[in-house]
Amino acid sequence: MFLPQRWILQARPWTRALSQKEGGRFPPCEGAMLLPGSFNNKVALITGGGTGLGRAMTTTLSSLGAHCFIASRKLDVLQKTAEEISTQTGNKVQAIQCDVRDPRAVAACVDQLVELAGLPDVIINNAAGNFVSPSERLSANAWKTITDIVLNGTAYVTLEVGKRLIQAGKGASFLAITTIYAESGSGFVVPSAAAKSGVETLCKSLAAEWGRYGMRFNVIQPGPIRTKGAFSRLDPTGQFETSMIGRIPAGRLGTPGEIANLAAYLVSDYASWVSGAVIRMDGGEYVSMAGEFNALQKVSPEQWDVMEAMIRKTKGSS
Ligand SMILES: CCC/C=C/C=C/C(=O)SCCNC(=O)CCNC(=O)[C@H](O)C(C)(C)COP(=O)(O)OP(=O)(O)OC[C@H]1O[C@@H](n2cnc3c(N)ncnc32)[C@H](O)[C@@H]1OP(=O)(O)O
Ligand SMILES: NC(=O)C1=CN([C@@H]2O[C@H](COP(=O)(O)OP(=O)(O)OC[C@H]3O[C@@H](n4cnc5c(N)ncnc54)[C@H](OP(=O)(O)O)[C@@H]3O)[C@@H](O)[C@H]2O)C=CC1
Repeated sequence: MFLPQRWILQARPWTRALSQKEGGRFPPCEGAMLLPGSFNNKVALITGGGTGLGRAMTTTLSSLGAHCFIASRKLDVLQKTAEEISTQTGNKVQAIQCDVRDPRAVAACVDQLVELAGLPDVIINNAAGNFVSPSERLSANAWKTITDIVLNGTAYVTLEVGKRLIQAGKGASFLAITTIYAESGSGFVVPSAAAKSGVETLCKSLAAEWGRYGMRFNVIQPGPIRTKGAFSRLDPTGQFETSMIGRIPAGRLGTPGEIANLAAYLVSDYASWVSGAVIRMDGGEYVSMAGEFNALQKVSPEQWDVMEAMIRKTKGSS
């Protein structure tokens, strides 16, 4: 006897994912976690720091005393963010226009940063480009655009800053933001998945090679977090969000402030023994998608009674 298919497939009230408004099962706690002044006298460069997660990480580092530089293509957006964060935290935040796909622009950006504040102590490779698309619809330029921003951009920034740090005999902490599908791969975001995997390999490799120069490299893999930049390109109709929340055991999306606290820890001196680490922060989404039997959480207690009786009745295997 087989269980009716609808038993397994229908979502039940007891498995309903709590909305973000309801706080999920684990409400977010977003205030800066480290001690005040943890980044006093530290200089931080955050690519893509004008919006979304980059903005949140900049706000946290700045509130902890860092002198932050945010770099991306849109100078007006960067300047507005820099001013707002600086007003909020009382610390300097400066904007530098830079398209990370262009190694000369990256060199000019680092020149400007060094001129204004010296070599950075913290470098966060956060800038990214992405959109969902069936791979058969991608042009060569679409592939190049995403991989240039994500993988080459990260490499240009890392090499430009890293070489200068080596020459100056100064250490630093690097952090890259990838995502959970850098590990699993994912259809419909293939250029991003391939490039993010490359970023992780770059970081792990340099953690091994450049540790001797006092440089640390770590990676955060966030799960879904509602930002305009990401969700407008990954969930344009808004229909995907509910199913995303449904498979996150914590019952909600992540928040930028949560990523910012982990980022601040990883680039801080408290994490000086952490290097080459890739840390997933996704409310449990990755493991919930991976386990073949996880869908059984939709089975009700009454249905379990029936299933258990059936299983117990089975004797032997032939
Ligand atoms: C949910 C959990 C996991 C989540 C992971 C999230 C990962 C993220 O990375 S979210 C970050 C999202 N943020 C951004 O993407 C911000 C920056 N993005 C952009 O600026 C643009 O979206 C773009 C990446 C396209 C870059 O803009 P740019 O002006 O430089 O490029 P375009 O000239 O517009 O396009 C370049 C080629 O790509 C083709 N293309 C653009 N959009 C699409 C699309 N939706 N589908 C297919 N192809 C697309 C475009 O046609 C160009 O190719 P070609 O026509 O051959 O010249
Ligand atoms: N939100 C989410 O659910 C998740 C996000 N992530 C990762 O988090 C990071 C931040 O994403 P999020 O904040 O959501 O999205 P945003 O779109 O807000 O952030 C992307 C940033 O990258 C900058 N950028 C894009 N292209 C370039 C370029 N060529 N040169 C320099 N800067 C560029 C953009 O600024 P500008 O347009 O001014 O250039 C923007 O500030 C990304 O690495 C993303 O992959 C990972 C997992 C989940």
